[in-house]
Amino acid sequence: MNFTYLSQVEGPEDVKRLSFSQLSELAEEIREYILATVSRTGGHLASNLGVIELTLALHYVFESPKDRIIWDVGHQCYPHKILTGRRDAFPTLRQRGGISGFPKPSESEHDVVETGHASTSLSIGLGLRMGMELLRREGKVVAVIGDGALTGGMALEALNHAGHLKKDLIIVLNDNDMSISPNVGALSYYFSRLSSTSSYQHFREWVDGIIAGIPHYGGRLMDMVERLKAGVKSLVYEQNLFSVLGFEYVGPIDGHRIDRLVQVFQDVREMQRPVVVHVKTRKGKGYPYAEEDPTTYHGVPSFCVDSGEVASSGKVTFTQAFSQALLCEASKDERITAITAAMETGTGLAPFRQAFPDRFYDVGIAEQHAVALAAGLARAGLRPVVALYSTFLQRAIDQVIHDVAIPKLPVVLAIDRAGLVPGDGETHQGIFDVPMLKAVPGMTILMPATADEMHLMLRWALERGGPVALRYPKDVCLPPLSACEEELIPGRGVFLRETGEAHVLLVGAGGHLRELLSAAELLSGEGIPADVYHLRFLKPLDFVHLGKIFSRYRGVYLLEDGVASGGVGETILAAVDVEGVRLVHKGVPDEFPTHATRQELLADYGLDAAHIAELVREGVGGSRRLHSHSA
Ligand SMILES: Cc1ncc(C[n+]2csc(CCOP(=O)(O)OP(=O)(O)O)c2C)c(N)n1
Ligand SMILES: CC(=O)[C@@H](O)[C@H](O)COP(=O)(O)O
Ligand SMILES: [Mg+2]
Repeated sequence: MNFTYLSQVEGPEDVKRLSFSQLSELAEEIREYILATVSRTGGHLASNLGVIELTLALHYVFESPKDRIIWDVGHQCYPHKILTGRRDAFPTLRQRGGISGFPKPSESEHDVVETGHASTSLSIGLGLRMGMELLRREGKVVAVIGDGALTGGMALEALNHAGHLKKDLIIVLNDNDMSISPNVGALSYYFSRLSSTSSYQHFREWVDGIIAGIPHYGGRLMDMVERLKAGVKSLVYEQNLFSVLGFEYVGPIDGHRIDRLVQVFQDVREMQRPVVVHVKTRKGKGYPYAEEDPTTYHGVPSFCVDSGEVASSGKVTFTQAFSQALLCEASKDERITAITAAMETGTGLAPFRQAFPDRFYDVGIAEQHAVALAAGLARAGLRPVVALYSTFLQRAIDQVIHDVAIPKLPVVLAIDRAGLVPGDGETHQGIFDVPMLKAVPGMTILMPATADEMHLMLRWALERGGPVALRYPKDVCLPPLSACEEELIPGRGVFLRETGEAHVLLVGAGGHLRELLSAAELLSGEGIPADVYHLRFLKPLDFVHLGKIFSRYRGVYLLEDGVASGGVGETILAAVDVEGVRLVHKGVPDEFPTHATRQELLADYGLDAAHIAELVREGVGGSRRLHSHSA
């Protein structure tokens, strides 16, 4: 691709040399570059297309890295990466060994913090500001936060604190009326009202002009006039949520007008107090398919730029299986309600919303509230299902313990993206929920392997009456397996492969069993018959039953695509000791898995079929009880 201006931009200082019309052309070149790249690699398209002019204006006015620009969530950092030395590396976006789709200080001094979860920028920005002041460091702090991320409790806690402290913090509210789906809630409604008074800024400038035009008088008369001016200002301006909280408010500004943005940022740069700059942008800007349907193009796999057609394997994913099963159960039991924290499409709840709009709640980016809300609904006699990604459930562990588990409420946690997660990297791995949930008294944890088993387990969970977690990866379901249709017996699993002659048993659960089955196939072809056992339950576990099963083998391999430390293998190792049987445990070691495909990550940690088979081959002669993560 030939880019006139983009080819000249090696770093943010080059942006400052361009005229406004050149910057507009540069914006279009960046748009084309992002579109071409993301259509191939997959990634967060729509948000990035929407912030190109905003990013250019920020780098034009501020001096990164001395000025610290923090991107909330960080999924909209592509233009920033392209402008800060990663233009040529951009085609490696989200690929193993390539650049991350999120800010990463290890990649560039222009990336202030590692992010991926929403609503953290204001707290971190405020802390940074306070630290810089105490250490007398120069520079401004700018936090760019979307209207979706601003619905998160943490962001509101930080606004409360920052407004009170009156620190020199610049908040850029990037308001596009969208979270992943249309933004929801009273705040979202409030932002639309603020935006619809688009004359606010002009009116304000007009009033400023009139007030500035009042001549200065000396002595007491001056005091009176100044007080009058202040009174007029407060009447005109301060009827605004942000100003009530202690912020100067500027906006709404057209987020695609670079000249206007630059002018405003130059003004607020001189302020020494907390300020909110409200910028209106269009998600998906410049790519008609994404403008029309920003939800589909929020986080998108590879797609055809011309037709907009998105790649799909055509196979049933765990998310789809959950979605269909929930729909079916909900049609029979009107107590079933569904809650999402701004992940309606990702968690497969869109069909539920369409079918049962009165029983569906999108609470915004508010996982803690989602779980506590479910506790309230359950207390009222309903059967709430909270569908969350494993990584975002981390936010709500206290609510799971305090509000759901202690009172033993019938809340179902549908935990999607559990296990190793492709593409997004460290911040989005679903590898910590097992240790966290396993430790909670009364919690049941299930892992389906097939679509039918998903349905069976969901029905069982809804009937059970206590807290149940159903966890599954971002993957396609295993094909139908008759063992997975057997009745569920708490603590017990099923054999997916039982040869009657094997000395080796591979033990795992859920979607990861595909690797175990393939490994068994490989080994059998080499004359090492291996059986495969699907735990189904990660909690409770019937240790006596497991002991009896294990005693029939010489080597038992406990395999999981979550953290080994605190994983289910560790629990089994601690409770089951069978004379003469070699027990090996392998999971994700003590590190944060980076961005790569799920298959690459499984291979990295020795959890794919080839490595599992290799582990078994090496097995003879090792120590009897092995923790792979400590080995
Ligand atoms: C704690 C948490 N929950 C959910 C998400 C998933 N998520 C990523 S981006 C996003 C929407 C953010 O909306 P907004 O801040 O307005 O940014 P936009 O995509 O509109 O640019 C959501 C819900 C997340 N990253 N973190
Ligand atoms: C930025 C973010 O947190 C989400 O957009 C996340 O990347 C979605 O992941 P999926 O693409 O797996 O739904
Ligand atoms: Mg938004």
